[in-house]
Amino acid sequence: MTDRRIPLALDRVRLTYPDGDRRLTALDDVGLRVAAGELVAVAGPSGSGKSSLLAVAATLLRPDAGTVRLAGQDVGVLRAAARTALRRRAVGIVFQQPNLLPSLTSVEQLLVTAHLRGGRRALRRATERRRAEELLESVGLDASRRRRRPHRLSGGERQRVNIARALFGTPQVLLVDEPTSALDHERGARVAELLREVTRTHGTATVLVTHDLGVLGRADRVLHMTDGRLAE
Ligand SMILES: Nc1ncnc2c1ncn2[C@@H]1O[C@H](COP(=O)(O)OP(=O)(O)OP(=O)(O)O)[C@@H](O)[C@H]1O
Repeated sequence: MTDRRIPLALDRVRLTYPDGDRRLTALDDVGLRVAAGELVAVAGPSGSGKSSLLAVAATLLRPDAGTVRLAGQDVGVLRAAARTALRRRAVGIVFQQPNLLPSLTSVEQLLVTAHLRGGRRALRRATERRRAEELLESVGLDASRRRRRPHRLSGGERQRVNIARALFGTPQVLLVDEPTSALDHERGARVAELLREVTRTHGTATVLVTHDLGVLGRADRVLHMTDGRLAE
């Protein structure tokens, strides 16, 4: 039975990569359930499998074994096109580096996503523009900064645009990779607080990979990844 309040559920997930004539196990029997409105942080040493976990949860990588349920759907039974559609509809991804397009203002960074998701019409719709403005305001970007291109924003502001962009498609699942690594302590703490806030207000099931103790302290649960195994 599908539990709609658990937008992300991984069960007995195993992922390997080719490694010469052997296979390297990146995820070893991983189980994870994240509820709507819950912020789960994943810590662990370099190479322990954290990015692999996010890639599998984002349906970017297919596990060798186990199941991934996203927004109530078993990802494993979907064809590639349906998987991509589900990812676009249900998942927001925040990478370490914001990867904003240099020629676009903050508002336009969000509208480009609408364009990709909803076709050309979405770009013209005044409602989309209004929603972009509101989201940027909600992540703490004032009106003048919403008109700026990324080179005129600080690192913390760029990360805020990145987060607003990930939220633009109203995802049920938010996957975040080291969001504060390029920021100083204070800016990092504010971005962590923001992620906690958006998880609550947007009701996303959020998984956040981080080494940052300040971020770990703001999570509802902290899990540790060691050699591909996930534990409390
Ligand atoms: N495309 C790949 N091909 C082969 N091996 C890979 C590939 N990607 C990752 N690995 C290996 O899988 C293991 C897990 O890697 P992963 O990137 O998930 O770890 P991580 O915890 O995110 O590391 P970091 O904190 O350094 O980003 C590592 O041993 C890594 O070398």
